[in-house]
Amino acid sequence: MTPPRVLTIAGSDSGGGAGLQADLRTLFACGVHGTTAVTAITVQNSLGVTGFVEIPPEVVAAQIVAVVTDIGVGAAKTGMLASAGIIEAVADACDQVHIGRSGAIPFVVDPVAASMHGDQLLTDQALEAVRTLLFPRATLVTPNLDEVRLLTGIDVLDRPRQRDAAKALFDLGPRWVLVKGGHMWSDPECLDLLFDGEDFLELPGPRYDTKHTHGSGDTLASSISSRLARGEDVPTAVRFGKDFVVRSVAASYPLGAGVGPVSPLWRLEQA
Ligand SMILES: Nc1ncnc2c1ncn2[C@@H]1O[C@H](COP(=O)(O)OP(=O)(O)O)[C@@H](O)[C@H]1O
Ligand SMILES: Cc1ncc(COP(=O)(O)O)c(N)n1
Repeated sequence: MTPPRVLTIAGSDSGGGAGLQADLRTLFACGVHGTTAVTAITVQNSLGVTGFVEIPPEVVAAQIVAVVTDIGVGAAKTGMLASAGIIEAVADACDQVHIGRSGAIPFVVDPVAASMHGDQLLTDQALEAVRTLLFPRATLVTPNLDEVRLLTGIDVLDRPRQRDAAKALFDLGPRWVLVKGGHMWSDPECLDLLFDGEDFLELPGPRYDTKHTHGSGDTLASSISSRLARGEDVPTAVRFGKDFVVRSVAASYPLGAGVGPVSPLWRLEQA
């Protein structure tokens, strides 16, 4: 039987820890078929990103239309989008194939702006395109606290500010906001906060004492997307994703001389 399909619109991480490699590993472990629209090829290892080339915007758009019109899609997610030109092309292609709020297909926007080493993965000019073109189309946005600061100017250091940030992000137009708490270093629970414009859902978890968390954001957004593709509602899918990423962090491993990846494959090892 054909499994549900999830499209990831993301960059390649040559080190295999984050980006579309992390997405595909997660989607595989979650039992869905992953398709890709590659946006950029990064030169990356466990020590950081030393460069990238962008895929031409029209080729990114063509990949989206080609896979969705033939293979179909139950949910789509974004990762690294690199430039305003690529974001514009993604927005147009998503409208064309009914991905996002105006269509029927759930759309998870992970507004990746930098790698965990601080290397820029999105131009400054592209932030405005994320705000105006992507957020209003998103079913769910999943920024980390650095991305929250870039997008809203709010510096989240505690839980009350995390709520303020969720409200400011909601005002940019997504249906749901998930403010991730991995970078709230004072919080021993890594609290992720889900907001629908009215109610907050707090998702606490353990904070593991490891530096090997490369790809955690991609793993979270992909595991959530795998459940949205099965028709689950957003809170149910987000609860699944939080549990999934926590277990993936617990299974992370050292790689190279720097930061190692989380491992979504814990799920297969348990099967
Ligand atoms: N050390 C950790 N232990 C457990 N969960 C973590 C840890 N670091 C991050 N997480 C979880 O991984 C997910 C991604 O976290 P975060 O670091 O905030 O985003 P990003 O990976 O995009 O920078 C969130 O659900 C967060 O709570
Ligand atoms: C191609 C690509 N996409 C996304 C990330 C972010 O992942 P992380 O925050 O773990 O560095 C990355 N480093 N590379």
